[in-house]
Order: sequence, then structure tokens, then C-alpha cells
Amino acid sequence: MDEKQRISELRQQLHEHNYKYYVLNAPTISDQAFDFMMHELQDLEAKYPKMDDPNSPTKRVGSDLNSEFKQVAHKYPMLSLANTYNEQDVEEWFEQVARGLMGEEFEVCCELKYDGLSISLTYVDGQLVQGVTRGDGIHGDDVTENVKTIRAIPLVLSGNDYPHEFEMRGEILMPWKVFEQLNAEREANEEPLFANPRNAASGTLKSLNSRLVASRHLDSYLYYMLGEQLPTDGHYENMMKAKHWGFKISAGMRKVKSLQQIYDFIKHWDTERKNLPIATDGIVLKVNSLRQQRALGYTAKSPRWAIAYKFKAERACTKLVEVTYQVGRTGAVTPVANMEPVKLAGTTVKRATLNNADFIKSFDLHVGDYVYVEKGGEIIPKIVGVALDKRPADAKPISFITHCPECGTPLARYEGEAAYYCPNDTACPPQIKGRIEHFIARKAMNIDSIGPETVDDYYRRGLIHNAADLYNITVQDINGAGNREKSALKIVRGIASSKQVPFERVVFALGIRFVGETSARLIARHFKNIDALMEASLQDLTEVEGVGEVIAKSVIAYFSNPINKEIVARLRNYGLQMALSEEQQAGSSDKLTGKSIVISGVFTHHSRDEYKALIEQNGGKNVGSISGKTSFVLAGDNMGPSKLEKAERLGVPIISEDDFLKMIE
Ligand SMILES: NC(=O)c1ccc[n+]([C@@H]2O[C@H](COP(=O)([O-])OP(=O)(O)OC[C@H]3O[C@@H](n4cnc5c(N)ncnc54)[C@H](O)[C@@H]3O)[C@@H](O)[C@H]2O)c1
Ligand SMILES: [Zn+2]
Repeated sequence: MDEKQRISELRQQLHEHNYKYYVLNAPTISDQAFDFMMHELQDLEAKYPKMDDPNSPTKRVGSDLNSEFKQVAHKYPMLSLANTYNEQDVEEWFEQVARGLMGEEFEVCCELKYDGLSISLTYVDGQLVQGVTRGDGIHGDDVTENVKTIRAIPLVLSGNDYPHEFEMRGEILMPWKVFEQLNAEREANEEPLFANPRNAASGTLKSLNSRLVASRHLDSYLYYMLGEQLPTDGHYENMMKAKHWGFKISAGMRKVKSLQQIYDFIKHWDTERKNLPIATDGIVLKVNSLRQQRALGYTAKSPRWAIAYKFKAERACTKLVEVTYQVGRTGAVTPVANMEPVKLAGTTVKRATLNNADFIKSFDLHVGDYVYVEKGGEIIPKIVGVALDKRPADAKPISFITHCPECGTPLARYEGEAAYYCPNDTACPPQIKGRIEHFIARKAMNIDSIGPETVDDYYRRGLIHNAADLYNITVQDINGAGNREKSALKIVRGIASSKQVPFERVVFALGIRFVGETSARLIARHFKNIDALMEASLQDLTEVEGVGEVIAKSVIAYFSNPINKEIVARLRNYGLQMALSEEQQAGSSDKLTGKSIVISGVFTHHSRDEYKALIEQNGGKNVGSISGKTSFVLAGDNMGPSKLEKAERLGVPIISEDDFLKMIE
């Protein structure tokens, strides 16, 4: 690939990672990996100035705007910070500042870089009047109501020497403890886990439910003051004032004059930060005088008077004690490293995924080895290296198992896939339990009166072997298993009420390999009932838009297995929905087939969810953000200004509520 192509590739990938990080709060790569890609792009753009693009991720802050909130313009833009991972760059920045100030003396304020999401708070006459997220830097989401639930943020200031009107900027954080509890709860409820406290804090602050926000115990540190009449010209001095007015400010802020003092500060906090109750990812250096800050100014994306020095991803070294193997719902076997517990970036880790046999081979891992672990974008830490010099004499190479640890069946490996599978899908316990757990999951049959533990229990007691058995369970069965009558009744009722779940979710619940929520919906809408689906040929299936050969083959294989046929027949007898409802059949059309539609603003005739349903019923797809591929925006009142601007820039048509309803009439 040539370097110009690489520029476009990096831009596209960084846009995507920004979206996952800021909007979905679910990054898939580590911050360090993201920053390295960003630095690569910066270097390449400097080399090819002709490829300049004002929309490049190097020029704009990643946007966390969310159309559910009212958007407001920032009085002063909210930018990012230039960042680096090495001290050399800090030195360069220091020299640049000195040159920029033409030899004038200056002080630098050193402070911790909190790893949360930024917030702008406006105070008028000592009262909090508004809390806004960074958004795209120009506009932010108004989250005032949520901000008010955070105890660390004063609603009314103490003292009487604060300016009539001013803005405080800071970071909203979720303490490690709260984060660990939250993830433990989510794990128990089978909800997706947050990768880190930053994403959890952001997901929480963007909740539409202020009571939920209050229950999450967010914390906040404030680190910058803006306004027309600030108490002093010194950033540090202003922060000390802020402290008296009731704000929580950065721990251990220090004013220094030399590079050596900066390095000392970095060194101190690189270890000391591990004792803090909240996440930090570096330190921030700011020229202290506001007058000098104005003299140095800004680039498109960040101030020239500040820089962030980021700590390298924390890495721990610990002993690999044992490798165990997990068999998933599809039979895929995942090796897991069990290690001596070690503290890593705020939490204790004792397990890491080993992915597959190739991964183990690539590190030539031995049991007894000392391994380096890091946290990436994912929740489970990963092994990034082996300390070969510490390998004990009795360490043994890991030999991948040849038989399923659960049922003893010889493992198989399919062409083109890295994983080994247990092919015994009808009798291998974790596969059976996994399928039942999938069947009852929220997005499938939504039977929330039972969870994975209950499934495990019933399976061990011989009450269930497949999803259909669930509908056979009686109160007596459960009582026999030691439950109280009341909860037994609740369970049986919960199972019975799932019979109303629509056909498309029944198709998803069957757990046909490769058939996710969306393809299940497409298939259900196309074939309309289970008989037509079971009779469908490979060609019939691949004709469904969005269904490829892999899915089609898997559907055929599923329905040609007599065991599955019997399960489906029993589910039908128990009264599950095996066809689209009349309403769905009547209301459905393909008027919007192939169209990607963004919904934005406030509507009068229908709710947002109803519009989503209408789009889907007519074969369209509702997508979250505007791109070149968007067919049109269905816009109500108060469409966010940044969305409007984006739609106009990309030439995406904007359709009113009335016109949309005519369109699908
Ligand atoms: N993993 C991913 O996929 C992914 C994707 C996008 C962004 N990211 C991460 O996010 C970063 C970009 O986010 P960003 O633009 O918010 O930059 P940033 O987090 O690197 O730095 C700027 C932010 O630091 C915060 N901050 C904390 N303490 C501060 C202090 N004492 N003074 C001033 N500011 C302070 C502010 O909120 C400010 O907006 C990337 O560098 C990357 O690490 C990761
Ligand atoms: Zn097995």
C-alpha cells in the first residue's frame, strides 16, 4: 500500500474507533494503539500537505454528540490536548513554549490527567446553571439534570469572591470500586461489560434517566476556569480559589519552572497513581499564566500552551499456573491462562484469554512461564510477552487438548478457522446449556425469570435438555428442586409469557449458527412463517437481502437435523409464535428496502421508537449516525445543528415527518 492510501485508511479507521469510543462507549482497541495510529497519520499528513482534509481525525475532536439531548453551543470551544508517550516530546514542547514566549520566563503547572469524560459547568451568581459535554468541541449535549446528581459538583458555591458568571471545566469519572461493582452486576445479568471506567462514566452520564445516574456514584475533578473576570492571571492560583468555592481539584497540582521538575513529577505519579481510587492516564502540563496562554494560542484541535504526557499501558508480570479450556455455545474451544493474581491498572487479574492454538504457539508458551499482561480495549487482559529469562527448568510446553474437556469427543478444526471445535453439538453439556441460555436471553425470548445459574441447575437435575423442555417445567418440578412456591410460580409464568414473543425473535432464539438478531429479522420477514423457512432452499435463502451463503448453509444444516426439527415442532405445540403476526404482515412492505435512515429531532405524530418500527416494517434500516451512505434523515423539530450541518455537507436529503408518512402510506 502506498502512503497516500495509508492516509485514507488511517482516517477511516480512526473515525470508526472514535465512533465506537465516544458514541457506543465500547472501544475495540487500546488507547495506546489508537494514539499510535493517530501519530502515524499526523506524520503522514505532514509529509503530504496536499492531502489535507479539514475533517481528518487529526483536526477535530472525536464527537460524543447524542441526538437524545438538547445541544447547546459552547461559549469557548472545548478542545483536546496534544499527547505524547515520551519525554523527548515534552522537552520539545517546553522549548517551543520558550520560543513562542520569546524568552520570557514562564511557569508550568503540572497536574494529573484524569481518564473520564470532559464536562463544562456554567455558574451564574454562584449557582450551577448548566452542564454540557464536550460534544464535537463546538456544540455539546446539555446534561445538566444528570450533572446535578453528582455529589462532587457543587450546586451552590461557598464564599463571595467568585465572578458573576464563569465556566469550570473538568472530568467526570467513575471510581474503580463502583466500576468493578457495576461490571459484576452486569455480568450476573448477562449484559455487556464496560471496557474501562471512562466508558462506563460516559455511558452513565449519557443516560436519559437521572435516577440511574445518581445511583452510579460518579465523581468529578475540575481542572480549568474560563470567563471574562477571573480572580487572577494564574491558572494554579485560580484553581486554589475554586477549591475554596467548593470544587474538587486535581490532587497534587504543582507549579514548576524546569524540565527536571516536570520529569520528577511524572516519575512520582507514574507509581503513585496506582493508589488513587480513580483512573488516570497521564499528566497534563499547562503554561500557568493566562496571558501567556493567550499569547501561545491554539491549533485546530488543541492548545499550544498545554500537553499531555501519557503513561504507557500498565503491564504486569505474573506466573502462568495452568491452562484451562472453555467450550462455548457453538462448540468453539477457547484456551484460558490461569495466572497468579496480580494487580493491573486498578483491578486484580488472574485470567487472560489465549485466543487459540496459534496464539499459544506464537509465544511458545510454557506452563510455569512468567508472562506479561496488559489491558487492551477489551475487558479480559491479554498476554503480550513472555519473560524467557525467568522460565523455570521444569516449565512444560502447552500441548493443546485433543478431546473436548466436557464430553470427551475428539476436537475438529474447520478450514480457514483458527479455533478448534467440539463437534458433538447435540450432547455436549456446555453447548446445550449455552443454547438454552441464548434462547432465554433478553434479545431472544426474554425469559428473565431464570438466569444461567438456574439453567445450569435444571440441566443438572435432568429437567431440561433443550429449549423446548422449558415449556414443560411445572411448579412441582421446581419445588422438587428446592425452590419456594412463589418463586416457582414466577418462573413458570415467566416462561409461559414468552409465548407472545414475535416470530423474528423466535428465529433468533433458535440459536442457528451465524444467524444474529438482524439476519433473523430479515429471514423471518421474508419467509413469514416457520414452514416456509424450513422448506427454503439454499437459493431461496441467499435471495434474501443481507443473507449470504454462510448464513444460508447454516440455516439449511440446522433444519435438516432431525433433533432440531423435533425441538421446533414441540415449540410450535407449546404455542410459540411461528409466523409473523397479522399486523406485521399487513403493515409490512418493501418500500424502504435498501435504505439507511437516520432519525433525528422531536416528533408529533409518532414516537421515535414507533418510527424505528415503521422503518423496519417497510424494509428499511435505522442507523445511528449520518454518513455518505445514509439515504435520508427523518427529521422532526429541533434536529441537532451538527447533524443538520453534516447532512447538508454530505448532501443527504432531510425528510419531514409528514412526507415520510406519505412515502410509506
Ligand atoms: N481506544 C479507542 O478506540 C479510542 C478511540 C478514540 C479515542 N481514544 C482515546 O481518547 C483520546 C482522545 O480523547 P480526547 O480528545 O478526550 O483526548 P485525551 O483524553 O487524550 O486528552 C484531552 C482530555 O483530557 C481530559 N483531562 C483530564 N485531566 C485533565 C487536566 N488536568 N487538564 C486538562 N484536561 C484534562 C480532558 O477531558 C480533555 O478533553 C485518544 O488519545 C485515545 O487515547 C481511544
Ligand atoms: Zn464437547
